[in-house]
Amino acid sequence: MRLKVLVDLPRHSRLDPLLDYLAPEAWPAGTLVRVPLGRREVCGIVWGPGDEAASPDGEGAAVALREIAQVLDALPPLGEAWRRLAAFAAGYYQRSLGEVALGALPPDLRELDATQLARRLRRSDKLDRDAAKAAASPSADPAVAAPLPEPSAEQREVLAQLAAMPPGPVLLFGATGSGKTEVYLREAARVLEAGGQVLVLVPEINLTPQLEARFAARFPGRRLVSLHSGLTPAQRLQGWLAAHLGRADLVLGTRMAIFAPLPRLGLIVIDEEHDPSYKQQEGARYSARDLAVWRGRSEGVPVLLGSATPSLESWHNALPAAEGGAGRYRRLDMPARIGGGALPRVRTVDLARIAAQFGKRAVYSQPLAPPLVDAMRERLERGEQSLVLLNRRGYAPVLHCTSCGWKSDCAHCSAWRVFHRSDRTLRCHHCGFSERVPFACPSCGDPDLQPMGRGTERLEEQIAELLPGARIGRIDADTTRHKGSLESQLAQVHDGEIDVLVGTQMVAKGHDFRRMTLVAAVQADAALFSSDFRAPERLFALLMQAGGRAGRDAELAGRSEIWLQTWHAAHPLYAALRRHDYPAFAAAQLLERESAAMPPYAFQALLRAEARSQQAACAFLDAVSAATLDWPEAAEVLIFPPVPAPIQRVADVERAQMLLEASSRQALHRLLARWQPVLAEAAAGTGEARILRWALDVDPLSI
Ligand SMILES: Nc1ncnc2c1ncn2[C@@H]1O[C@H](COP(=O)(O)OP(=O)(O)OP(=O)(O)O)[C@@H](O)[C@H]1O
Ligand SMILES: [Zn+2]
Repeated sequence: MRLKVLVDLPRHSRLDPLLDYLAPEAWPAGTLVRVPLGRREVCGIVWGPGDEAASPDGEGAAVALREIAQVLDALPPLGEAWRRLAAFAAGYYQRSLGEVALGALPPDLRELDATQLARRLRRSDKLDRDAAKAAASPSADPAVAAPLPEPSAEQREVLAQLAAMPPGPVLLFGATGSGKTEVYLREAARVLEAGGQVLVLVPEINLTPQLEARFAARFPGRRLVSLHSGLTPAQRLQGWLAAHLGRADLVLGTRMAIFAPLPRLGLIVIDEEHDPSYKQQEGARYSARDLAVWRGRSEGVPVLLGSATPSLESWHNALPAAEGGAGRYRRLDMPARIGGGALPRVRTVDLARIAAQFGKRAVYSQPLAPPLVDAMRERLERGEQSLVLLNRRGYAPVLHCTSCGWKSDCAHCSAWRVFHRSDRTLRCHHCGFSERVPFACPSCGDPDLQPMGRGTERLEEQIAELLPGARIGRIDADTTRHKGSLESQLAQVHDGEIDVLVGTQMVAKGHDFRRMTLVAAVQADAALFSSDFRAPERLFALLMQAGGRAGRDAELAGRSEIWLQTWHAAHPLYAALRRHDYPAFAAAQLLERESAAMPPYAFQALLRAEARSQQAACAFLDAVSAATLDWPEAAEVLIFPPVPAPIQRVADVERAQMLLEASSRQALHRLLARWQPVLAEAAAGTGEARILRWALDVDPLSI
């Protein structure tokens, strides 16, 4: 008989990834198999019965049907719900089903044959038995686990509401430190009790160990696995198998975990749902948050989205129709911090006033205004910590020549190379091109090369001058390159070995710094005037999150402060921030978005193209646009003219992009559904005009 088998074909193959194969019996859909494909043998998934009716002399009959080589039936088939999710994701994000479904399997699994799989499963059985034994051992007796905290009034109210609600997406809007995690734990307990599996997504791998520890401590008898890209392939396979076989009760992971097969799924939690890292930025550019909502609906399971600063999309979805929202999610609020701690006071340093008072040099040559330095010195004297945020690593973003004006541009990108003082290199953060800093200007020979602007390295150095005696630490992508270095640096902060921590946004998320009573953002203004319409939203979230690091100790909360240095002290974003008023900020932003017809009031897709020349990239986009314009499907879609990408050239490749916008998701998708052949055709130029790569990004986060 014939079976349809899903395989992962090369990207631009014109073949349907669902191929017919011969099989001696009707293996159920979702069964893993190995099939011959060309001269290789690859992993495939049985997707359903084959085309028995296909006439022997019809299309494709020229190729004799081949037989399924091996059936990996030691593994239970991937369930219907999982297959639906993969199919939806492929359709929605416009990728091939084979790529999405097979790409969602652990890479190691795709390589195994039936014998290896059987061996692997035996080993996995043993590991699972050991884990179960360890969980049941007296030292892990739930009776000796820490006593549960009594829920706060707000938590009680939220839990009661959740219990009374039909399953569906719920936005848990809770201030930083309001005890959202405790709500997740209680909801998880309820679901585990009823025999369900719980999926918890976090934005970053760095945050998984903390959360894992909390869940493990709360559910000592339960099997918990994590799924993220930091695992070895063997660990990833082991965790995936535990999820799929229904042995794992809790699955904790980053965005990739949204594709974990969970036969008893009972709850999905998305922590910090606003975080941009839920969106995959290559290949199938899916949003794990959006897929979670879809998966919850599809499987009739509640989805809990938590944040102190929800994405405007989620906020809009949770706003009742009567208030102009979409009314798709329920919303539950927890405005108060646990222990009644106050939220940190927000203080803006008006740089214009500082310049008038202390002179312009005080503003341009010093990273921190005098009142901020005083406030940090006070912390130092009291033995408290400060965090200074600057979203730019390196010593200075550009090095320049004082006599001829030469700047450290990258030979391969339309970008500056960043001056890194620690190893005296000029490094391009886009293509990686790196060279020793020249002794003299490459253009005129003058040895006086000067840094322009400031990155974290320089900030660290300048703070050391401003606060003599302070122990200063720095955490950014450069200091945490080696495995384990982030952990050890964070431990130093926790152990009080550091007085001032300088860092990029990677330190602003999730960490619980007990002695930190001051957070300062030294260059926040750029986001106010960015061409990226989401920049203010991200800035607000970053500052609230960072502020959430301060004063988590209720005792210290009273003197916790967020400091902002700005030239625009009266800006409404800062005004809302001073009041910790996310709803007001969101309302203002939504009003702007609505009048400009931008998301969440419009739906977008971005077509990116890469070619040897900008002209070729744009010609491709123009050709696609011209071929599409008179389609009925294009009537409700605005197709913008192609433009160079924000960073036009990276690693000698020119990049351009074209935006599509529609007022309804359906209208946009009707067009996209017909688009692929047009794209493939337009891309098939030759020579200079050949497109190197193109990619479609549905619901892009940055444009
Ligand atoms: N009901 C409670 N009683 C006592 N302590 C609690 C309670 N709920 C939470 N906590 C504690 O309060 C602190 C903050 O709670 P939690 O981490 O759950 O907040 P959160 O809203 O998830 O914070 P954030 O979003 O800032 O990470 C934690 O140390 C937690 O253990
Ligand atoms: Zn470069």
